[in-house]
Amino acid sequence: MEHPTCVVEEMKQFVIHGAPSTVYYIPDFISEDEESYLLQQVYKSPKTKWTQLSGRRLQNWGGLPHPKGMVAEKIPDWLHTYCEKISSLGAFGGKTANHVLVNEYKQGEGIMPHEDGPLYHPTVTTISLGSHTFLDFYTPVSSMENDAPQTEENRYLFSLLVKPRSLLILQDEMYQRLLHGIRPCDQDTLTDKVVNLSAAGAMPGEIMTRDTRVSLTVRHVPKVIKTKLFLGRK
Ligand SMILES: O=C(O)CCC(=O)C(=O)O
Ligand SMILES: [Fe+2]
Repeated sequence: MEHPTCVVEEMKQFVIHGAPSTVYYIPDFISEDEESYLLQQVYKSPKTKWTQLSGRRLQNWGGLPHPKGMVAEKIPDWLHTYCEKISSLGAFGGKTANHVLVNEYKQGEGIMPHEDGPLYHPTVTTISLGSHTFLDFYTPVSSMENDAPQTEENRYLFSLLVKPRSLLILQDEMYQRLLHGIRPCDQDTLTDKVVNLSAAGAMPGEIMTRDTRVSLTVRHVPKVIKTKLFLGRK
């Protein structure tokens, strides 16, 4: 394995400087062939792997994160390859990702602003398939002045354009402090609120129409247990 600091050095070129620390955006992290293959695998999974939520559906791989520890389940090879590839960039402080969430958003679907929380190592990495989206960032409610109405609009800070085949890595303040979400809309207009325009090879003013997007959210759950028996105990 490469020395971690070498990897960190190489990663510097992918840092987005217009955002709080730390955002890495790697365009074309995977090829079109890999993208098709991954989509094929996602849609080949048993119907029972899907959980339908309002505004998206998802597949959970690796186990269900739990405060007492995750009962680890084997991650299929087609996902494990990418867990290793991303982990080898040093994304999880030397640990290997052991959890993947597959989210599917049809055009016009999204996810409410949220934090990913303390059950994961504080780094979230995302491979996008099939379509771009805008990932929007918000200040947490508690950090706002009391006299300002705490609407979503007021708390909105900026967006990242995530293109298909890209890898996005969020850590530090981007993970620990800010909330992220995807607005349920059909189209996005590229403005100066999109802080990675040039890294994503996009032009301000451009309008982009969304299609179905599948994202692979690859994370590391530090607390893993061998058996479910302990989950019931106080
Ligand atoms: O689809 C995405 O890129 C975001 C997914 C997400 O935020 C999550 O699953 O926690
Ligand atoms: Fe999230």
